[in-house]
Amino acid sequence: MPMNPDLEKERQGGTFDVEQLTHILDGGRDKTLKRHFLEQEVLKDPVFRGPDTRFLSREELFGELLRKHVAVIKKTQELSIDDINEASTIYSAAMNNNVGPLTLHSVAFVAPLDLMADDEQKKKWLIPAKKYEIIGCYAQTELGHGSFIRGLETRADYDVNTQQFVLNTPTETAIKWWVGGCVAVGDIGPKFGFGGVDNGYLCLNNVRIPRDNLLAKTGKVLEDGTYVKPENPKVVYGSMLGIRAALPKVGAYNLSKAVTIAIRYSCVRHQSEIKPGCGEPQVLDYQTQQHKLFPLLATAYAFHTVGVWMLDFHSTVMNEINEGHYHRLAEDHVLAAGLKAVINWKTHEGIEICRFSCGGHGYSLASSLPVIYVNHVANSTAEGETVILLLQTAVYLMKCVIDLEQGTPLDPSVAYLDQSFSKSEQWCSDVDMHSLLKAIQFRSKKFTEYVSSFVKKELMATGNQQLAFNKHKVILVECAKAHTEAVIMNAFVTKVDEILQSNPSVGKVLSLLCQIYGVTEILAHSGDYIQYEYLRKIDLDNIQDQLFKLYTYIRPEAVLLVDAFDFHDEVLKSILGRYDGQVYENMFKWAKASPFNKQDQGTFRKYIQQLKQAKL
Ligand SMILES: CCCCCCCCCCCCCCC/C=C/C(=O)SCCNC(=O)CCNC(=O)[C@H](O)C(C)(C)COP(=O)(O)OP(=O)(O)OC[C@H]1O[C@@H](n2cnc3c(N)ncnc32)[C@H](O)[C@@H]1OP(=O)(O)O
Ligand SMILES: Cc1cc2nc3c(=O)[nH]c(=O)nc-3n(C[C@H](O)[C@H](O)[C@H](O)COP(=O)(O)OP(=O)(O)OC[C@H]3O[C@@H](n4cnc5c(N)ncnc54)[C@H](O)[C@@H]3O)c2cc1C
Repeated sequence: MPMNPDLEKERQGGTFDVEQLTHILDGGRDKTLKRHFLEQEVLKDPVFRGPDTRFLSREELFGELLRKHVAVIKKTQELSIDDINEASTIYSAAMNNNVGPLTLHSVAFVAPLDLMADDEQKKKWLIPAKKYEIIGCYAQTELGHGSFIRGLETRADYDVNTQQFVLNTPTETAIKWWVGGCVAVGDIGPKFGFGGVDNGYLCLNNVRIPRDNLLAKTGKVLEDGTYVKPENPKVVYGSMLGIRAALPKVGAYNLSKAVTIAIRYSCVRHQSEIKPGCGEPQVLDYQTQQHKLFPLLATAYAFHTVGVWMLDFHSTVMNEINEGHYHRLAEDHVLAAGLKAVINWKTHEGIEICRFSCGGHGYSLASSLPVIYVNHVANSTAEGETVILLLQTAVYLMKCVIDLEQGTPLDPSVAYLDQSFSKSEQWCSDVDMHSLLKAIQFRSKKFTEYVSSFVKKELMATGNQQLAFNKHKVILVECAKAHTEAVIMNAFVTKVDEILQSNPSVGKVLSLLCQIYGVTEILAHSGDYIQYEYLRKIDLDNIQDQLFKLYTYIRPEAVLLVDAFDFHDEVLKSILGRYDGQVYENMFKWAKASPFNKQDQGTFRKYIQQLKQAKL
């Protein structure tokens, strides 16, 4: 199909090599080539062809995705893939923006076995689980409790005579609920999204399991019922750490899809007039459209950068824990908590903005933006609700303030809290990314000190930490967000500095995005910078001018920057986001193919007849 002339023109501009940026995003040219190979292994294999999942009912969707997910597993085994990124490539190429039915087995059942099973148990369960010879799920949440784990009601009573645990969900609120990939007991019914996953309920009534079913690498129960505590009790929470550490990159992936669709479509879509008589401009030439999409484009790159960094950090910490070193578990937990919370929340807001920026066609499943949205938005609740996780980060920051007062060294990711920040020089309208980073770190430091002073005062008054925290939860959450933004901006600046050395032209365009991310973050909290007397009104006016100027620099690069995400059309599955920009013809073809247009609308005639017969 010929290339849409608008997109063809967009691709003649630009100042950097798109392919080199794709290689950087993938982690090197070889990884890009391997990703292309794996995608083709799926896209050319007829077993992965099937009905357009956007036209399917919940039951049909589940069946089709289960069929495909089994094919994904076979393909992954056939190609002897064990790298999680490569496995995810095969999975994403097949799932058409859905979450597959066996995802929880991979991300929530295998991980705890890896982390908490002893060698014997690994042989018995982990090896067959990795081969899908046993399929598992993660049944923690109950009808009455999800966030408050210490409030869970399920019982496991030890029967010393039979060396068994007797499992019971003694009350209705104890029924296990939301259990992804939970088979045989029951599905909790239709949901907002996640149609490909059978989130189930599980009632336990005197279910007996052998003593050695308790994963024993961390804690164990001896034959006489004595409980041997794990060296570090918090490691039992570790099974929730893996998914949280991965979800920032999942957020980046989903936001990258949404901005690819919105930016390509905004170049194809012509609407209204700027200069009368000069034809309808591309909607991406409107400053308001740029103001919607360019900060999100910058955010997608920022989130990808910090998502890769978080996964590396987490894997290092897990290796340390496997060797018995727990000193970085707390930092890993609060980084994963903060990044998972902030990134997934801003991602679902961003996907919605992308959908709105495509007008009516964004509301059609032909765009796939609604599919990406309803499947992504769960990530702000699942695996730790947003506020719950931000509070974890906030409590850690309050401890950092005490550590600072006591001269205890801080973890590297919060070292900036010990730095002194002088009020910024007068800013003009081309503030560099390092100055923007300093400002964002300054705000986080000041906010942490400010919140800590309130919590301390409350603690003095009540002597109760939970009460003190509960009275200031709103500003504690804001404090955790401010810190997390400092972590994101630091990762982005660090990566862009590195790329400026290795590939100056790519680095330059990414530094523009980094400035857009930083300026947008500062303008979103401009009042704090005035209140803390770090910036003046003139500074804020200047960076507002800078932002609009940055948009003009990014405009000619925008399509190339989303091309660099390198989504194959069959993976993106969006008519608005097609690489060739042939939207209208394919929208019409897709609509005509809808089963709704094929069904004999007998019902229509039947009921309208009634109206006529009723002689209204
Ligand atoms: C081939 C594969 C392809 C895959 C493709 C990828 C596609 C992916 C698509 C998306 C998939 C997403 C799937 C989602 C599935 C969802 C699953 C679930 O939802 S499972 C259930 C999740 N539930 C939760 O997260 C519950 C949240 N609540 C808690 O974690 C706890 O209740 C709490 C931490 C909020 C409170 O704990 P509590 O003990 O009550 O009190 P404290 O806050 O004092 O914590 C005690 C202590 O522990 C430390 N801590 C807490 N959590 C952790 C942790 N996780 N790791 C390490 N340490 C932890 C905390 O800091 C405290 O420390 P202290 O020093 O004492 O202060
Ligand atoms: C798509 C999806 C898949 C899931 N898959 C699984 C799975 O496979 N296995 C599993 O075990 N679970 C699963 N879950 C459940 C998930 O882990 C819980 O929904 C999540 O932990 C939130 O708990 P909750 O639903 O009890 O919400 P609640 O904790 O009841 O939250 C309700 C509100 O109360 C607020 N709140 C609660 N506690 C506090 C507090 N201390 N301070 C301030 N505010 C508070 C929250 O911020 C929120 O606004 C899944 C959920 C979803 C949506």
